This record gives sequence, structure tokens and C-alpha cells, in this order.
Amino acid sequence: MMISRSDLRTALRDRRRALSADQQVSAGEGLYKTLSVRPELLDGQHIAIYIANDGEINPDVLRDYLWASGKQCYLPVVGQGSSKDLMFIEYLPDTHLALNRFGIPEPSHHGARQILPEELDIVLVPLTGFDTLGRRLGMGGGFYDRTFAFTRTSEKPKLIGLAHECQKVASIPVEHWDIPMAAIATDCQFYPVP
Ligand SMILES: Nc1nc2c(c(=O)[nH]1)N(C=O)[C@@H](CNc1ccc(C(=O)N[C@@H](CCC(=O)O)C(=O)O)cc1)CN2
Ligand SMILES: Nc1ncnc2c1ncn2[C@@H]1O[C@H](COP(=O)(O)OP(=O)(O)OP(=O)(O)O)[C@@H](O)[C@H]1O
Repeated sequence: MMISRSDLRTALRDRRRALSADQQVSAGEGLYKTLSVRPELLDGQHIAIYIANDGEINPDVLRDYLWASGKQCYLPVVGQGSSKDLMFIEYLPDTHLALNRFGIPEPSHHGARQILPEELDIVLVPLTGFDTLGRRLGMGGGFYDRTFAFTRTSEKPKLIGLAHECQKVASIPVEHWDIPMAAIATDCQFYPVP
């Protein structure tokens, strides 16, 4: 029998949380090495990124590099109540972050610059699991799938999934609402989606 998405998610979350602090630091540096040279990323000006949570690969080194090279970076903000759409707020080095209802640091949307999802060039999507066909498993909230459902029929933004190499599996069971990634980047490798 095929493993369920929910069991796979639990196993892959356990796997990334088992990485040591040293391994997480090296993974973040590896991710920077993988992505900082890719034209797929450098062609973009408005780039959505995230603050690592629950053992996710940490894109801070990459973000600081992007910011220093003159890119605009944005962080996801979850809506109030039961809203399942993400908002994106500009990140600046002095941006104040506070924990959202999932315990993930996010900027306040008061006074900061918001960008519409369709104005983003690149979205760096946090992954729990992936396969080399660009299929992904997230945290199970459906936030990215819902917010970026329109990318099925638009050129922009390009979605690039970020994960630890150890989150690669042979095949992710796919659902009809899943939005495919254009590419996936890990601490070790860049996977263009065929
Ligand atoms: N770093 C990061 N930021 C992100 C996401 C993400 O996956 N990673 N999101 C991507 O969608 C959004 C938040 N979505 C999330 C969906 C579920 C859970 C989660 O941990 N659920 C817990 C229960 C937590 C609780 O209710 O207190 C769980 O299932 O165990 C977290 C974030 C926006 N920001
Ligand atoms: N475009 C959509 N419209 C309506 N519901 C959706 C859409 N996309 C996903 N969902 C719902 O969201 C729920 C979670 O989806 P899924 O298990 O694929 O989450 P995920 O991709 O792991 O999470 P995330 O996108 O937050 O990283 C599903 O129950 C699904 O019904």
C-alpha cells in the first residue's frame, strides 16, 4: 500500500527536526551555494522567502545575500482567523518580527509594504518533502497551493521549492490542487523540473 500524505509528512518532519544545529548551519550555507549562482533566481527582482521553522532549511544566508545585491525580499504573513491566503510583506534588515498563530516569526502588516502575489517574480517555497518531478508536500495548511493556484495559467511568479536533501523521496502522492514547482533547491543540488 502507498504511504499516505499525512504519514509521509510526519516522517519527513521528524527527519528534518533530527538535524543538529551544526548540520542546519551547513545546510543553510549549502543552499546559498546552490542557489546564489542560478539565473532562475537572479533574473528575479521581487523574491518571496520565509523564516525557517520546524527544522526547515534555513534561507537566512541566501536572503542576506539577495538583499545585499539589491533584490527586494518579502515574507509570508498568514491572515487572521480562518483565512487561507498568504499576504507578502517586504523584509528589511530592521523589520520587526512577531510570532503568528503557528509560532512562526512574521512581520507586522501595519506600515510595511505589501506586494500582491502576482507581482512577485520568484517564490521560495518551504517544503516538507519533494520528488524530482517538482511535486511537493508542505505543512498541510494548503496556504501556498491556494495563494498560488493562479500560477497554473500565468508565467509569474516562478515557484522554487527549498528543502534539505534528506527530504527527497521517490514519489510524492499528488492531489489535484497541488501546484507544481518550477525547480527545487537543496543544500546539495539544484533540480530543474523537467
Ligand atoms: N517557515 C514557514 N513559514 C510559513 C509556512 C511554512 O510552511 N513555513 N507556511 C506554509 O503554509 C505558512 C504557515 N502554514 C503553516 C501550516 C501549518 C503549520 C503547523 O505547524 N501546524 C501544526 C499545528 C500548529 C498549531 O496549530 O499551533 C501541526 O500540524 O502540527 C504551520 C504553518 C506561512 N508561513
Ligand atoms: N486551490 C485550493 N482551493 C481550495 N482548497 C485548497 C486549494 N489548495 C489546497 N486546498 C486545501 O488545502 C488542504 C491542505 O493541502 P495540502 O495537504 O496539499 O497542504 P500542503 O501543500 O502540504 O500545505 P502548504 O501549501 O501550506 O505548504 C487540503 O485539504 C486542500 O483541500
